[in-house]
Parts: sequence; structure tokens; C-alpha cells
Amino acid sequence: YKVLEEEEGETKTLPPGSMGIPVIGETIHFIIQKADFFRQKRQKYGPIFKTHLLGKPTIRVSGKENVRRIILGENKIVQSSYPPSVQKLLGSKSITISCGEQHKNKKRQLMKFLSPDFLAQHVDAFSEISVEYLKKWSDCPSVEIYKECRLLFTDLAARYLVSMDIAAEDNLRMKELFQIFSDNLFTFPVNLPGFGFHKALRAKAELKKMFKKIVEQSGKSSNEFSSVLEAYGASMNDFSEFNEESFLDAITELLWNASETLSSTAVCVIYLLAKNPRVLRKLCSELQEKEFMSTNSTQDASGCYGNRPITAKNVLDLHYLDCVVKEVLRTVPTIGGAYRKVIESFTLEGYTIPKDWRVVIGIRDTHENDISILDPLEFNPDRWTEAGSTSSIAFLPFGGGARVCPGKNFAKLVLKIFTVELCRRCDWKLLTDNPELTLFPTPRPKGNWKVCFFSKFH
Ligand code: HEM
Repeated sequence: YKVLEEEEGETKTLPPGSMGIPVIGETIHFIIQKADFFRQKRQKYGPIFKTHLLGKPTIRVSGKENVRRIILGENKIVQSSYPPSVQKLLGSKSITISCGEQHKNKKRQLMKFLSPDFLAQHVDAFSEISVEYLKKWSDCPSVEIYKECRLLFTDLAARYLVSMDIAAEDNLRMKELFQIFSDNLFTFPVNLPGFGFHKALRAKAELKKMFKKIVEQSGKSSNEFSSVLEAYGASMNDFSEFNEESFLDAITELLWNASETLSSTAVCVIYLLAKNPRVLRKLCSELQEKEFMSTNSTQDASGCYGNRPITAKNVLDLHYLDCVVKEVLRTVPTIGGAYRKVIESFTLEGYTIPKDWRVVIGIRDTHENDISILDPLEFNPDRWTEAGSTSSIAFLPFGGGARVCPGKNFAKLVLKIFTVELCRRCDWKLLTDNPELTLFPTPRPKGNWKVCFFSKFH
């Protein structure tokens, strides 16, 4: 790769960086170092650098304006394009991988399903399921928090996104399979025993078998499953076109997307609130002030503690809660980067971003290096309350433009409900010394963090 090219008399400069060894590029470093690979490169080369990853020359871009330009340039200068391992594992019909009209239709359907009315209708249910798990956790001496959050949010997503009840033992196995699937999404697409890709394909095949069994045992026909699955093809309206593989792929994509992201963020909420008692106190004060949290621990005849039920409307009154959830997503963004293919060469900060290269939008890098705020690495929800300053904060945890996360409002509501129930019902303590997070593929504990929950009402 020549650093300088001449085209139409114009000098074109590729961003700084290194392309590694032929064919393999720097993929092995990336697989070993994960998020640190990008951090080190950014420190060395700045916000735009080139490398060669997973079979393609790649440019990683960070910085609010740069990222905005790419996100809003979908289908004009870039198009969503994930590495071959991700494409094969999610399937060409998944929302993440599909493009053009097919993508637009599926996305529209999914967003229609996840309407404000749908969210409002299920607030009680989201609350109940959070309470169910919090009670279970408080009854144990300690719990492995990441595992438990995965069980909770897979259960929640299965019930409300795909109308599927999963038994506890199936959920445990699903948790293991989703973990193998996620851990090996970004890898060499070599389908041979011992390779990560092979393990992920097997995990997905087993997941689909489990979903098929659950669907069959439910006695429902496929068109009785929630309309969200129609997003994956007109098949469910027209039985002759019903495609079982697409139906099971759709369940996998939705459950994986929801449980991976929500469990990761919920663990970060638990961790960051435990680490920042001042923030937790301030959040509890807000809950008390707005009558979401009673200071009276006496249970009434209906089993309530005088806590105000959460609704889609009254949760909006909780401004500090909003700041806390935003700050968790800013300091530890769930998705570190989004992948695109360049369909039309363009320039950024004077560098050429050539056609056919891959561009990775650095979400984490952009948040971490935000020069418009003080100490961007610090967890400080109060920064969101300072008048006038918030619109300049780099904040794109859900991406943007045509590829914006369709689960954004669902995720924010579920996370807020979980956080309110957590704070008003429990105290908790991390039992692991020096807990550390690993950031790739999504933030999660390094090792098994144990957490002890105490019910506030015992
Ligand atoms: C904290 C929670 C979540 C975060 C931070 C998050 C983040 C993201 C981001 C950054 C993208 C854009 C990727 C890109 O630009 O290529 C995305 C896409 C997507 N998300 Fe989420 N997500 C979350 C929860 C969910 C949930 C609950 C669902 C399911 C309802 C979901 C379904 C999807 C789908 C289907 C896409 C692909 C959209 C497309 O390609 O147009 N996400 N998510």
C-alpha cells in the first residue's frame, strides 16, 4: 500500500498506520489484544489510522465530526459491511448484514413493533422480571453477576421480543452458547475443528435447534410469534413462503443483540454504582424525592413497600437516572466500533479514505478522547446536568443515521427500570478484589465477579 497515490493530478494521502504482514495483516495482534489494539494504535497514530484486519485494508476513524460524517454517509459514501465471520454467523438476511431495500423493510418492521405503545404496555412486566431476579440474587450468599445478567436479559428478550418462554435449564445452556457465539464473531472464517469460527457455527446450530424445539413444544404456529419476526420476511403472512431457517436466524439475531448488550450494560451499572457511592446516594435521593423509593420498609397487604410503580411516563421525571444511564453508556460503550465498506472514496482531515476499504467507526475511541469535556474517562453523571454543556458531549452508544440501533428506546427503558428496581430494593457489594472489565466484544467482567445482594426489606 503506497502512502501516496496520484490520481487526476491530486495527491492522495492514506492515513498513518501499519498494514502488518501480507494477507493476515494485523489480525493476530487484534485477536490477542482486542480493545487495547485500537487504543495503542490511536495513541500512536491519532484519530484516523490504517491497518489490515480480517482480510481487508481497514481505516479506524474516531472524533465526533469524522464519525458523524461516516454515520450519515450510509449508502452514499459507505455501506454497513461486517467481516466475513460476522456475515456468515449472523446470516445474510439478518438486519445487521442486509442492505438496501431489504434492510429498510426489516428495520421499519422492527421499529414499528418496538413502538412507544409496545414499550408502555410492558413496563410492569419488565419491572416484574427485574424484581424476580433481584429477589433470587438476594436469597443467595453471592452470585456470578455476568452470568446472572445474561440469564435475566435473555429471559426478558425471549418473552417480550419473540414471545417465547424458556425454561431455566435451556436458558443456562443458551447463555453458554451465546457466549461462544459472541466470543468468536470477529475471527478468521475457517470452519475447521479447533478454530473459533467452527465453535461459533456449532453454537449457533445448537441454539437454532433449541429454538425450534421451544417453538414446537409451545404448540403455536410460526405466525403466532410476535410480529417482530415478520421483519425477517413476509414469510409469516404467507405460509407457502415460510422459511424456517430465516425464522430461527431471526430469533438468534434478536436474542443475541438484546441479551449481549443489555447484560453487559447492566453489569456496568451495578459495578459503576458500587464504585461510586456518591452517585448511588444521589440517585437514591432522587428516587425518594419522586416517591419511587419508600423510606418505610413495612410491607403492605398487597406485598408492596409503598414504592411508586414505574410507568413509561413517570420514568421520564427521573432526570438523574437518565444521566446515570447515559454516563454508563458513555464511559463504557457497549459496542466499541461499527463496520462499514467504502463505496465512494472521500477525504477526512486531509486523508484519503479509498473505495473498497473497510472503515471502522470508533465509538469507544470517540467517547474516550472527547476534548469537549473534562476527564472523559471519569464516570461523572453530573456532567449531563450542567446546563449548556451536554449537546457537545461525544455520545453515540447507539450509532446513528440509517443504521441507528432499533432497540435504542427498548434498551434505555429496560435499563432504567432495572436500575430503579436495583436501587430501591437492594444494597450490594462486589466480593471480587480489584475487579477489572474486559471491553471486547462487549464490556464484561474479567473473570467471574461475585456480587452479594441484600434485600432492603429483610
Ligand atoms: C445497551 C443496549 C444497546 C446498545 C448500546 C446497542 C448499540 C447498537 C449500535 C451501536 C448499533 C449500530 C451498529 C452499526 O452502526 O453498525 C446497533 C445496531 C443494532 N441493534 Fe442495538 N444496541 C443495544 C440494544 C439492542 C437491543 C435491545 C436490540 C433488539 C431489540 C438491538 C438490536 C439491534 C439491531 C437489529 C441492530 C442492527 C441495525 C441496523 O443494522 O440497521 N440492539 N446497536
